[in-house]
Amino acid sequence: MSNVNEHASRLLLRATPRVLSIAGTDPTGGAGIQADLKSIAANGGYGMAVVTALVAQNTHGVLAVHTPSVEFLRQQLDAVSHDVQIDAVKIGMLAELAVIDEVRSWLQATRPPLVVLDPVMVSTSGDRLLAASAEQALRNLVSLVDLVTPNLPELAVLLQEEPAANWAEALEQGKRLSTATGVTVLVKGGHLTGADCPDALVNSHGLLAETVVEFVSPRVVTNNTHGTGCSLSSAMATVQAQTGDWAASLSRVKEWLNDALAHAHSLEVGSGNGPIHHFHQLFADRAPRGREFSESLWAGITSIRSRIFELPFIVALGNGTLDGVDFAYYLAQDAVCLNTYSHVLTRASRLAPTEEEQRFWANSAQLCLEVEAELHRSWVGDHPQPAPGLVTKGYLDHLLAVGVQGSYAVVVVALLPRFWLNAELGERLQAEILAQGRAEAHPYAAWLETYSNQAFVDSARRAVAFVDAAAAAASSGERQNMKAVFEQSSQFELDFFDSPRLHARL
Ligand SMILES: Nc1ncnc2c1ncn2[C@@H]1O[C@H](COP(=O)(O)OP(=O)(O)O)[C@@H](O)[C@H]1O
Ligand SMILES: Cc1ncc(COP(=O)(O)O)c(N)n1
Repeated sequence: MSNVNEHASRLLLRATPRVLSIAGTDPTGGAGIQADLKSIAANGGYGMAVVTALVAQNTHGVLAVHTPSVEFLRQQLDAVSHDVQIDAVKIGMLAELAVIDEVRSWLQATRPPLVVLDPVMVSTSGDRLLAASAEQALRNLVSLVDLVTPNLPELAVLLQEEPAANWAEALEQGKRLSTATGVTVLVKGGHLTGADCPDALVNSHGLLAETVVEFVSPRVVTNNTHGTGCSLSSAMATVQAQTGDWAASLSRVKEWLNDALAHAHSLEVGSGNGPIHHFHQLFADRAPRGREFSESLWAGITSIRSRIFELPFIVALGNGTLDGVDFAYYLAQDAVCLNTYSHVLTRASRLAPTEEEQRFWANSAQLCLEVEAELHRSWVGDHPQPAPGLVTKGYLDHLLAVGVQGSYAVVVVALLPRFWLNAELGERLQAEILAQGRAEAHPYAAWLETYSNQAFVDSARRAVAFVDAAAAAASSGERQNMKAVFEQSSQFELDFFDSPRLHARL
C-alpha cells in the first residue's frame, strides 16, 4: 500500500484473488457493492463486501442514504481482516468524513497489499454520494492507495481545478495528481463525447513503461452506464492481483467492460440508466433454449435479408418484369446447385442423431433431385448442364467442404439458409403477387409456388427446429462456428440471387 516498491514486493499474485469491496449499496444491483461483487467474480476473483452506506437508489437516481455507525463499519472490516487474507481492496462510496477516517485507520492497521480507490462523489444521475465537507479527507486518502480511478469531474475536485474540457487536459490533470500524490491515476474518458472512449494510466514516478499508457476503445452507444466506474475499479483490483501489471490489467478489463456495455441492453433492468452485463461471457456459454439460437442467427443476417429484397433480380422477379435471359441463367445454375445440395443433405441424414432427423434430411435430398428434374422438364429443357458459374462454384465448394469436415450441427446450419431464405422469399413474393391480383398473368407464379407452397414452408420450419436442437447440444465453440457457417451460406444465397445480373450475359 502507498509506496510503489512496497506494493510490488508485497503483492502475491493469485489465480483467484480474495478481493474486498468497501462501498455503498445499490438495491437494483447495477452499482456500488452489488456491481463490485459481480465484477470481481466475472474477472475471476473471490468477492467480499463491507457496506459503508445503504443507498435507496435505482436506475433513475438516489432517494435516500443511510450511513450506519462507524463502530459497526469497523466491526465489519475487522470481521473480514481478522479471518481472511485479503489480496486486494477496492474502495468506493465513503459518504462522509467519519467513514473516511475509519477506513483510513483500518487501512493503516491492516496494510492490504493492493488498494484501488474509486473516489465516488456524485452518481451518474447527478446525486451527491459524498458530503462536500468530506472532500479534503478523500484527497488525503489518495496518497495511501496504489491506484485512483476518478472520472473527469472527480479528477477536477481532487485537484481543486476546473473539470478538463478535453482528453489532453484530462491527461495533464492526471499527471498533476500523480505527481502530487505518488499514486498511479486511471484517467477515464467516459464523460467526454466522441466516437472513442479513451482511458489512461498515468504515473509520474516511473512505475509504468511510460508516464501515460493509453487504451482507446470504441464508445458503445447505450444509456446503460450505471455502475461502470464501480465495475471498472473492482475489476482492476481483481485483475491486478492476478497479473501484477497495471497496463496488462487495464487492457484486459477495458475489453471486458466494453463487451459488458455492448450486452447491457439484453438485461432489461429498470427504465433509466440500466446496469452493464457483468456476466456476458458466462451467459454466452449457456446452452440456448427453444428458438433462441435460430432467432439470433436470423437477427444476425438482417442486413443480408434486406439486401436480397432490394436486388434488381428479386424486384423484377416479384413484379414479373424479369428478363428471360436472367431467369434462364438462374434456373440453370439452380439445377447445378440442387444436385450438390442433395449430396450434402444426404450427408446430414447420415450424421443425424435421431431417426426423425435422418428421415427428414433424406427426404429433403430426394425432393431436391425431384425439383432438379422438374426444372429440366419445365424450364431448362434439354440444354446440356452448364458449368457452374463463379458464384455457384463458390457456394458449392463451401457446402461440400462443410459436408466433408463438419459435424452434424455445422452441416445442417450450412444447409439452412437455402430452406429459410427461399421460404421467406417464396412467401413474400407470392403474397405480393396475390395482393396485385395477378397470379394468373404472372410469368413466374408457377415457379414461385415451389418455394411458397405449404410443404416447403413446413420443411423450412422443421429444419430451423433441428438446427435449434443441434445448437442446444453443441459446445459454445461449435455454436460460434455454426453462426459463422450460417452467415457464409446466407451471403452465398445473396450472391447467388445477384449472379444473373453479373454473369448471365458473359
Ligand atoms: N459509452 C461507453 N462506451 C465505452 N466505454 C465507456 C462508455 N462509458 C463509459 N465507458 C468506460 O467506463 C469506465 C467508466 O468511465 P466514466 O464514465 O468516465 O466513469 P464513472 O462511471 O466513474 O463516471 C471507463 O473505462 C470508460 O472508458
Ligand atoms: C453505492 C454507489 N456507489 C457508487 C455509485 C456511482 O455509480 P457510477 O459508477 O454509475 O457513477 C452509485 N450510484 N452508488
